[in-house]
Amino acid sequence: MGLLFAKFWSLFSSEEHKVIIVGLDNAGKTTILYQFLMNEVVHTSPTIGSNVEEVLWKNIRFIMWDIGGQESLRASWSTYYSNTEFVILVIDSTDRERLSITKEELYKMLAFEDLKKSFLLVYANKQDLKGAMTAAEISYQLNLTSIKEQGWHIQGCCALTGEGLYQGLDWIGSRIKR
Ligand SMILES: Nc1nc2c(ncn2[C@@H]2O[C@H](COP(=O)(O)OP(=O)(O)OP(=O)(O)O)[C@@H](O)[C@H]2O)c(=O)[nH]1
Ligand SMILES: [Mg+2]
Repeated sequence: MGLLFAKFWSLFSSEEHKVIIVGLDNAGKTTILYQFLMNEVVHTSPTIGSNVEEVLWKNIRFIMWDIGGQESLRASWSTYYSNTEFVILVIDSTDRERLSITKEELYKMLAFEDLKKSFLLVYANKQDLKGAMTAAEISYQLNLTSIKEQGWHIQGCCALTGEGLYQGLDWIGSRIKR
């Protein structure tokens, strides 16, 4: 009965949690968003602007913004920051060459006042591919332990199979005060 009520309540509850999904182009952001929405791999093309979807997970209502990661679009990421509770940073774990660019973008982003109280979830995506860096390696390269203001977590995943994605969402769920 309690569970049923919670489910019922969540349908009408207005509490929404804003999530932004950022990362370089080709990281897998749009693939992840639609895995969350439909449990399916959709055919994607590079995102121009953003996609926004409402995702319900364990009675938590998320508004997820998937933002295009191409270089020319990165300057506009900051227009999405206000009221963001969770930042999901998606990384193509095979893209060693551009990890330093991701790192630059990450620290630029974390310096924004609007994100000082946000939580950061890093997805080390494309773990299915040969030569993928591990989550530990990416964590080290990004120097995540130096992040003191925001709570953070890193999770290896594969957006094509969904492996690891829900562990990441579980971490996000655990940060929500209820
Ligand atoms: N092998 C593999 N391919 C993936 C994975 N996740 C995404 N891809 C592929 O990577 C490509 C880019 O995925 P998108 O989701 O469009 O990337 P994006 O981060 O939204 O890119 P932009 O919109 O340009 O910022 C697509 O061909 C996906 O099928 C994964 O875990 N493993
Ligand atoms: Mg996209």
